Amino acid sequence: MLVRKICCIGAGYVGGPTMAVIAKKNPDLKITIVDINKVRINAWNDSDLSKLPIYEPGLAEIVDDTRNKNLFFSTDIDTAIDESEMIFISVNTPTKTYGVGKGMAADLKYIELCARNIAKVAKTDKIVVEKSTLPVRTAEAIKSILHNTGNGIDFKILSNPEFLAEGTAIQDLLNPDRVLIGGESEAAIESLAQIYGTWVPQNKILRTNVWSSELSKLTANAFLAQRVSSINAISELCELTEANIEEVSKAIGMDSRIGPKFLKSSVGFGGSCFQKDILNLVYIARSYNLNQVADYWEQVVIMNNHQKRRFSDRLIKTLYNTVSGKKIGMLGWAFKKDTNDTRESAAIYVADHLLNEQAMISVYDPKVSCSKIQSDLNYLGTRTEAENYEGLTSVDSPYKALNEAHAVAIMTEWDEFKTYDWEKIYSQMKKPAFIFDGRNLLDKSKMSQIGFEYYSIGQ
Ligand SMILES: NC(=O)c1ccc[n+]([C@@H]2O[C@H](COP(=O)([O-])OP(=O)(O)OC[C@H]3O[C@@H](n4cnc5c(N)ncnc54)[C@H](O)[C@@H]3O)[C@@H](O)[C@H]2O)c1
Ligand SMILES: O=c1ccn([C@@H]2O[C@H](COP(=O)(O)OP(=O)(O)O[C@H]3O[C@H](CO)[C@@H](O)[C@H](O)[C@H]3O)[C@@H](O)[C@H]2O)c(=O)[nH]1
Repeated sequence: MLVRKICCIGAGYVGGPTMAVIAKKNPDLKITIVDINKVRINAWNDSDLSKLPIYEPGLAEIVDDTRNKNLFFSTDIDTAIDESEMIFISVNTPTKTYGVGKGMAADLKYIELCARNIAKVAKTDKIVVEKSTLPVRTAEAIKSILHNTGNGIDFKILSNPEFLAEGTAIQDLLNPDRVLIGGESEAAIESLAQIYGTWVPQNKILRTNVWSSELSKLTANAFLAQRVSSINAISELCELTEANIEEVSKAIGMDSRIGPKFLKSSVGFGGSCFQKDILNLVYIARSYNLNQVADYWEQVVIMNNHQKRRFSDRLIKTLYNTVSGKKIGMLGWAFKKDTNDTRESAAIYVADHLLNEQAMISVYDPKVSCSKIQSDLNYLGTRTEAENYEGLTSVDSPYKALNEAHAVAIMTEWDEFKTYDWEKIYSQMKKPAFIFDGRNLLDKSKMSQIGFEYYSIGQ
């Protein structure tokens, strides 16, 4: 099928960057990204590129190159569906917060709404591409909705999960390890492969059946998160044995069967995907009565929760068992560097725990707004908005966050944190001045020389 016009439903962290790169590499395609969220679409259309809703290195330049040429952002969903031959569904699939599967299963209501909308509007044959991360066999449900509620036209369904990581999304999209396309229709698969083929070598475009494609996405995230939980589990042992987690990581990573990536011990993984996708995998396994399989993968999340908790426990214990009324300066709120995304960030849970102990927290993050920080805390529902506001302030300078603080907690590995004047910070902090480096970012011996009591992970 010849594809000239593409629509992507969902202008989020995946839909935006992915379509921007496809548009850049396929100037003859017209791509419209649509969303129900007007504020988000307006931000994507803002002439001031610093106001784009998503911060990703290199994204603004590509949007600037393509926007209103062959890349468009709109809230007119029906028109975009109607005129496109290929429709990507890239909406959110969060963990369910109600009903059966609450706290575990993926909430597919947004996916179903999209499928029903496509069925209602479409008057010509379409290729529908699952870009969102979905439980294995979701394509079956989408197919059923499209064919039972549509206007008798033909829909081909493909699974094309996205593997980009935030903070490096553009590089990941430009040089993917692989592109995965699952489907039944060879013609539909080739139509999509051709679009990626304008910049991705064909041998990196993997064709599979739909179910393998859907399940590979959940599996990839489970394996990646498992590595982080595995190294974090060893970090706790290091702290008690004088082994050093950085040295252990290096030593095991040099084994080519293990490999060096994703062995960085931390305060715990965050982000919108790892926990959600593993819980979903656990839920699916349980639904097939595979209880041992479910328990095995659930342990990855249990270990991650333990890692976040023990970071704040250690901080409290070291500060003479109380942080009540003490100022804790937090550097970083995003779940990793080079993104403004805070979903499931370890910082949120550490802050919440410290607030329970009546700490006074001051946060600085280079890319996360004060209102976002407050709303992340409010979302937990642990205390009233007024109480959160009283206990936690966010400021526009690291020096303000750390002035008169009893301790620094480094939550995100932003490069700029390494460049600060740490002697000045030391002189302005209460003594003894503690650093709890949740990312092993700073130079331990330099910090100790300045006078800090420096605690890192797994050392
Ligand atoms: N964030 C990542 O790095 C990443 C990477 C790979 C895969 N994924 C997966 O991709 C999917 C999207 O993730 P995201 O981070 O881009 O989410 P997001 O929340 O940033 O964006 C989703 C967008 O979809 C819109 N939307 C929801 N329902 C809609 C509807 N019916 N019609 C039109 N728009 C609708 C929302 O308003 C939102 O703007 C998820 O399944 C996620 O698991 C995410
Ligand atoms: O060695 C490591 C690597 C990562 N992390 C943490 O793990 C989380 C996730 O990091 P990362 O995977 O780099 O970012 P995401 O954007 O969440 O990307 C993951 O989730 C996406 C959504 O499904 C997938 O597309 C990507 O392939 C997958 O890497 C972050 O909090 C990191 O700080 C560590 O603590 N140590």
